[in-house]
Amino acid sequence: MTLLTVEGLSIEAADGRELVRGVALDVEPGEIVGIVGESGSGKTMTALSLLGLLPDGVRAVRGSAELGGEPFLRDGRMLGRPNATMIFQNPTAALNPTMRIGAQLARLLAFLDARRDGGREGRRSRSARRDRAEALLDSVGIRDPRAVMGRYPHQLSGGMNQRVMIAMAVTAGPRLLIADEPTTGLDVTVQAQILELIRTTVADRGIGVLLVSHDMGVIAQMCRRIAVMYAGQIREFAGVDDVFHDPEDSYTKELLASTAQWSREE
Ligand SMILES: Nc1ncnc2c1ncn2[C@@H]1O[C@H](COP(=O)(O)OP(=O)(O)OP(=O)(O)O)[C@@H](O)[C@H]1O
Repeated sequence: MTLLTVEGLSIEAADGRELVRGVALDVEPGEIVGIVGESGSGKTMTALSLLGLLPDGVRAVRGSAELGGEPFLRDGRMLGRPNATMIFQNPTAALNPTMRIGAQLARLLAFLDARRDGGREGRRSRSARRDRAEALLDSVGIRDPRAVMGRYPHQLSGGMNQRVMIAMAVTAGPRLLIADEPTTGLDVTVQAQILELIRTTVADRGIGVLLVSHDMGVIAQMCRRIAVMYAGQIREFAGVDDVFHDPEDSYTKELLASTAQWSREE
């Protein structure tokens, strides 16, 4: 069964400017679907709207969406919070700078415990949570979890912080992960490691992913299908091979030509 279905999504700014128009896409369980397009084409607004996280003044005005067969957006209005989560570019900024990594993980685990236990706190001990936090960091390839738990985000590399973010994102058991430029700004080797971590994490758990990127190389490597956005609209939504080798849309052709030019210049 299809995991995520989005239909006719339109988003407007406070001044009535249409930022996204008629977006439709779908994601299968365990599938990574890419959204590409130049800066300002509406990739991030599309992603944020699915989590009900649009900035002030920006709102979805039309469209429906469901996750795992459960509708969570109808006529542009959120009906509830989908079981989905997001990771961003610049993970160091996404973490709390004033708390050690271990404390941030413990707080999240305590919150998830309390939610599962219907608000009753203190059922599980702190040391058990610390063990779970360590196991979580271990599961995202952090070799010395105990040392990392004692550090603040600014004491860790961007790649390490993104591993922490991925651990935090998946621990609640989301069905959908939205990854918005998750490796932009990381050096090439670390980028490859983080992409591999996303790939294995979602495959192991059967999570669907929407991967937002302006980097065609990343998209080609990670996705089976991609949506090409331009000026708020999806111009083409097809298999990666079709889009790369036999694009139908004039904008996609331009995007590919400019990408080929950049790679030749590098
Ligand atoms: N808070 C806001 N209020 C009004 N318009 C906004 C706001 N944030 C972004 N926009 C506009 O929404 C449009 C889509 O932006 P969006 O961030 O989704 O593009 P993007 O494709 O993700 O670009 P980038 O790759 O640069 O992140 C742009 O025209 C942008 O100027």
